[in-house]
Amino acid sequence: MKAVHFGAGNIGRGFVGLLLHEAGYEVVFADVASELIDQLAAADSYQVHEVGEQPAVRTVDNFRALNSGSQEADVVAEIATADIVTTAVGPHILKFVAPVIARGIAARAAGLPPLQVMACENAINATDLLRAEVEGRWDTAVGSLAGAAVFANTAVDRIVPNQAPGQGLDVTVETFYEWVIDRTPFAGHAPVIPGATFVDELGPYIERKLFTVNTGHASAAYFGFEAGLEKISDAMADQDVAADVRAVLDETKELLVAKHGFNRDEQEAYVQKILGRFTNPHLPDTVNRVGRAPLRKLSRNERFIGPAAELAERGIVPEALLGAMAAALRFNDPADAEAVELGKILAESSAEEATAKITGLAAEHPLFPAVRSLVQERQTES
Ligand SMILES: NC(=O)C1=CN([C@@H]2O[C@H](COP(=O)(O)OP(=O)(O)OC[C@H]3O[C@@H](n4cnc5c(N)ncnc54)[C@H](O)[C@@H]3O)[C@@H](O)[C@H]2O)C=CC1
Ligand SMILES: O=P(O)(O)OC[C@H]1O[C@](O)(CO)[C@@H](O)[C@@H]1O
Repeated sequence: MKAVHFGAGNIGRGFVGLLLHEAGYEVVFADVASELIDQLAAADSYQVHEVGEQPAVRTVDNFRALNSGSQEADVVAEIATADIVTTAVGPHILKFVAPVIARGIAARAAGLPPLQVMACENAINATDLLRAEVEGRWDTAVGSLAGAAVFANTAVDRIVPNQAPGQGLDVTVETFYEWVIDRTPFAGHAPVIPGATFVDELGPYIERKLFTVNTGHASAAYFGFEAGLEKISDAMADQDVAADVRAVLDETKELLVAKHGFNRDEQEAYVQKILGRFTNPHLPDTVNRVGRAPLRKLSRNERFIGPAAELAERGIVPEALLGAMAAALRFNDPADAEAVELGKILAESSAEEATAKITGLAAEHPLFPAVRSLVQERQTES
């Protein structure tokens, strides 16, 4: 069995690649980072260090590595004979990997089972985004895409910080992980991946994960950054930051319980578990990494505006989420391209225009005036 995995970064090596390896797949990593690919191609194995309660070390071997920029034809040939293609490149990069995936699918011999494609990104229905990009490049003369590939949405959850320099290919990760995959597109032929959970209705799981883990984590990052703290575990040790994060998760809990019918006690236990993960002192994670890409995180269907908009539509003012968004607007990390772009938008646009650009909210939306006030407040500070 063979899997081609795009993105040999933190999640690629420390989570998806590991689980595919443990499921018995030979993994072919495809990435555009030449140095990383050269290192992987020259290595026989690397280790995943799980830190926290019950630490463990897992070894990944039986992999190969290709540069998807300079060795595109080789990647196409690998996809043509693979069972699975996965990605962990970032949602905004999916459009760049789609053409090579489309070519790989088109090159598959007739009679092969459909390629199983799963995007493992922090975004709602990322695989649908990838499929749309592949469809846009599909040559219908080759045949039906639906007959050649199956696309399944997934939710991936494991905190994998940036790795310390000098650690080589080894990855330090938290012990917890959850990979939830929509079973329905596989029509009874879902892959066997022992570490993954297959469900019939993925939507509520994705939202629960994004609006709890990612909303909470990003809130800790932005409140922590505002408080001048560097590590996420230090941010969570600060009583004010911890209380602000908790208040945010109380609001998303209300939404998730009301919208999806999650049991209130089970959701509370989920929140507690996640808050515990954020405080893991063994994980060298920073507010800068977790707060990265603030424009993506403040976009319409993402972890802040997504739940806040739905609460506002239900007549609830999401005070705590608005507080987190105010902190996000102050995330002015000069090393983060999106934070720099955010600063430019705030400096060069009216409050009305900046609110629309940053959040994608329509001016008539009930949340719009509250966010515009935050934007205005931020603009008067600068
Ligand atoms: N790190 C984490 O804790 C988690 C991350 N995620 C999601 O996983 C995805 C990847 O995140 P990380 O692994 O943290 O990022 P990362 O930056 O460590 O890895 C991304 C990799 O994609 C590669 N890449 C960029 N453009 C490419 C292209 N055109 N073709 C092939 N490879 C390309 C990069 O060179 C890099 O090695 C993101 O969607 C993120 O939201 C999800 C859950 C947890
Ligand atoms: O690219 P993003 O959305 O910041 O993804 C990384 C986030 O995902 C998480 O792993 C949560 O699943 C956090 O570690 C981190 O904040």
